[in-house]
Amino acid sequence: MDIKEYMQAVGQAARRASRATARADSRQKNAALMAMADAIERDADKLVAANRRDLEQAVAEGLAPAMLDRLTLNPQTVAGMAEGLRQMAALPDPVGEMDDFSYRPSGIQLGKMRVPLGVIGIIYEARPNVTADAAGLCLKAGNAAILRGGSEAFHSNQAIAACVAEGLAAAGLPADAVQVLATTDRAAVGALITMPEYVDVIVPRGGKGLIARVSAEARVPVIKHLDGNCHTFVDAHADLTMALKVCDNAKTQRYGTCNTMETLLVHEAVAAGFLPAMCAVYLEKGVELRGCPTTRELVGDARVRVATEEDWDTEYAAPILAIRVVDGLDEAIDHINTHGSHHTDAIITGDYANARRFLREVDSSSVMVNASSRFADGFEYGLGAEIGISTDKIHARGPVGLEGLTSQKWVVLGDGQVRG
Ligand SMILES: NC(=O)C1=CN([C@@H]2O[C@H](COP(=O)(O)OP(=O)(O)OC[C@H]3O[C@@H](n4cnc5c(N)ncnc54)[C@H](OP(=O)(O)O)[C@@H]3O)[C@@H](O)[C@H]2O)C=CC1
Ligand SMILES: N[C@@H](CCC(=O)OP(=O)(O)O)C(=O)O
Repeated sequence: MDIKEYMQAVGQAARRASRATARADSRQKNAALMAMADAIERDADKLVAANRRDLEQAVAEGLAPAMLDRLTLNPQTVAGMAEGLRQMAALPDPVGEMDDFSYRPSGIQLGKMRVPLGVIGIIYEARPNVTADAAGLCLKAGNAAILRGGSEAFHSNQAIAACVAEGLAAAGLPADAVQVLATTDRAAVGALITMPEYVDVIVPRGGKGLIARVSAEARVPVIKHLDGNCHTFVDAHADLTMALKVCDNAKTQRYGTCNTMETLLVHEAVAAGFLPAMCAVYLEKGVELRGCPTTRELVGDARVRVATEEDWDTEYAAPILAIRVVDGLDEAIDHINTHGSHHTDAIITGDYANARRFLREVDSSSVMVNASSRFADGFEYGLGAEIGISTDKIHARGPVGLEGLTSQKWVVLGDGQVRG
């Protein structure tokens, strides 16, 4: 396959289809979403079989358990994809919403209308449910989508793509409204991010390698969905029973997700009373611990390894946790803003002033008080689903749902007014 030619064709087709998706009314888009869900449910066995091919190869290639976890489809996760699409159909359609209308002294009436972005290119990890979520959200927001999932999920994604295409056809929408790339060649990513004539925005969901390439080469506006090096800071004024529960959840509820805690920071005033019990929980669950000298001394367990400078900058996406004792809120905030990835960070505290300072001064897309970083998620935030978690500051920040996939244009209503 000539990748350049192929991508030109994909881009042109997406641009054409985006006119139909922008025009489609809620009923037509919802009908497509419901038909996609029906096809996914009907083809559950096929999807699981395609996924098994991916899993067999991934196991042979030694993919880490947390990565296998997010690659895996089973009857429950397939049902979850279908349910997600049905929930999207039930969401209010943002396209065409008009608000902020007011009259100007000239007599014109001025307001804003919500409109699709156009063609959205999404590059994402080997997590097949993202294919259904991204297809559904882009369509509901009136966009055409070009999807490039992780190569380990290739067969799963092609099987899901067939269900998506069936749903589009059932509602009379063009098949090219959602195109899942039929190649794992990374040259296709290079082409996708350099076609401003066909693609309006790129969403790269992934780690540092992807982002280095996108930052160096993209000629299309980008909404970065980057790595999650997330922290929890247990303050001197924390309820330590609460801290134990929240920190356990933030690390161990799911190891491979971007909102999982990677570094635990503990105020020196409570470190002796908190860390031995907390570390016992982690060690019991098989989490490898890497601590600063104070942590190691307080815990007194040889299984706590020495943390290096590199650990503070690492997103493990695995059962590994770095732990550092800090001398107060300032040092905790400095650590997070220096080593974090501006994704999601939390403080556990009963001190109102410290909570407010943390919220204002930590430069991340979600900042939390007394809650697990695992909540940073479009569904948990009430957006219905998510394209991912934007670590960018412009256009959309944090979990991105339908609104983040649209923009607003000005609307002027007159009765023949002219400018004097
Ligand atoms: N903020 C968010 O919403 C999310 C962030 N993430 C982050 O993603 C990372 C984990 O996923 P992981 O699978 O390791 O991510 P990767 O960055 O390795 O892969 C993600 C996607 O990017 C592609 N890719 C990676 N490097 C390049 C390149 N140089 N050129 C072209 N394409 C490239 C991959 O393709 P290929 O298959 O060919 O490798 C894959 O499709 C973590 O850092 C996690 O936090 C994950 C999900 C959501
Ligand atoms: N927001 C989602 C996680 C998104 C995400 O992290 O994706 P991934 O890194 O592929 O597991 C959740 O909370 O489950």
